[in-house]
Amino acid sequence: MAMTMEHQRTNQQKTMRIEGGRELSGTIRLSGAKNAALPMIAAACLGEEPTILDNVPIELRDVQILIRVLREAGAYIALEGSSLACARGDFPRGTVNREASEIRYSLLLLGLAAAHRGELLLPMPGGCKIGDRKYDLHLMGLQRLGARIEETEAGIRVASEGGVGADIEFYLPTTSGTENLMIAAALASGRTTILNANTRPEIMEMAKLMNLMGAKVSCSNRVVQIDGQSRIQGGVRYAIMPGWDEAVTYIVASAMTGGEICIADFSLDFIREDVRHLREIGVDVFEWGGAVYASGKKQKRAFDLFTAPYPGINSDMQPIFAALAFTAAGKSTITDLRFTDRFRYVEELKKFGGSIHAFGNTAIVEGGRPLQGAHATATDLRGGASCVLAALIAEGESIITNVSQIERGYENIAGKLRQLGARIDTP
Ligand SMILES: CC(=O)N[C@H]1[C@@H](OP(=O)(O)OP(=O)(O)OC[C@H]2O[C@@H](n3ccc(=O)[nH]c3=O)[C@H](O)[C@@H]2O)O[C@H](CO)[C@@H](O)[C@@H]1O
Ligand SMILES: C=C(OP(=O)(O)O)C(=O)O
Repeated sequence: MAMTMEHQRTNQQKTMRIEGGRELSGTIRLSGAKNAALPMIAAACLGEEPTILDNVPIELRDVQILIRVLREAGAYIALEGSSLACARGDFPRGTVNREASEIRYSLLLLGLAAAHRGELLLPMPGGCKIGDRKYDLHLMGLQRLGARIEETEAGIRVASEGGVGADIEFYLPTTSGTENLMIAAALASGRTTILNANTRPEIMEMAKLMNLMGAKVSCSNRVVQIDGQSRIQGGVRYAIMPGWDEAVTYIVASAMTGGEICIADFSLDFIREDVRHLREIGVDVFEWGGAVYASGKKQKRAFDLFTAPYPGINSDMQPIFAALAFTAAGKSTITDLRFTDRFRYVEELKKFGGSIHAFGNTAIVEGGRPLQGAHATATDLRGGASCVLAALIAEGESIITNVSQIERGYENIAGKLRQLGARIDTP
């Protein structure tokens, strides 16, 4: 316990110092996507034999926590470089580490325990503090598959003696809810159909992995169908997709400074809507020879943007676009239709002298004015990244605190920005 508190103190103290005003140009390589890695690590634990996941963003705090939590609950996970070997081991056994409360994706242990006909008490999940993060659809779906669920002060208890496939309709396309039920249904008897499921690229990738492992999953627009198997062999190898969220963030970072960037081994496939907006704003983005290029030399235009499930703009990118709006003369609006309170970072961005105000689920930015260096706190992962972006164009030095929030999702962000020419260190 003392160790944990010490650990938390150190994380909160971690800071980043940025000297703004440098043009960011050059080439970078992306890490594996956090939001693909987390569900795929859980899904790989459906298998009897170790499945090797390559390109895992292993330095990310959320990934490390999920690994520790799964291991402690009995899963077999071995690490070699940025590859992970994952199998069921004797999951679920023992208790679930309290660290599970620091991340949202510990929720997937519920589906995994139901799939493996076990019982598990999960401490309340966490994740970014961005408003209501409900999980009623997870619990409803697991119950429809035959699991018993009990919510207590200590957490969520799941127990299953074996699932039975069902037709399940979501009132909105939850990402983690879809993933949780795909995992739970993979070892249930019969067919499960999830209607109004989320079928974003991370989920299509997870379905591909599961099929290679011996599951039977089909995903198309908003419908996921799972034919339960009595056993999932595993024992395959699969690479985590590149972090498209990182790609958009670094394109925006470079564009804000008037730079030009090349993202190696990447395509526009997963970011078409982001690119449509970037082009309208005045950022040139194109794909050539297996890489993506972006130029931020032109003047930026103010814009209106709202978030939506894929193929819309992911809510994760709204704080990134909010920072970009500082470089566009005029009034831009950013509306988050996915989360109820994802504008805590706005108060931090104001510290740079930027004109940004949030009302309900909308932020309004008056761009085109210079920013000054400031002391700001990373309120959450993407909000923290937006402060880094503001600091990159601000005059003078900025200090960002609570950097561990940013490290939950951006692997080696300081190193990657330095490679593009930023003056940034983590004292
Ligand atoms: C690790 C990961 O991949 N996290 C992503 C995932 O989070 P996560 O899976 O948590 O997001 P969801 O899609 O579940 O949540 C979106 C909205 O649906 C609501 N909801 C969700 C579940 C439910 O049972 N009932 C309900 O009402 C939530 O309160 C929220 O307002 O998708 C989000 C939306 O694209 C992204 O911002 C997160 O980065
Ligand atoms: C909100 C995010 O993550 P999580 O769902 O893990 O909190 C994110 O990646 O921006």
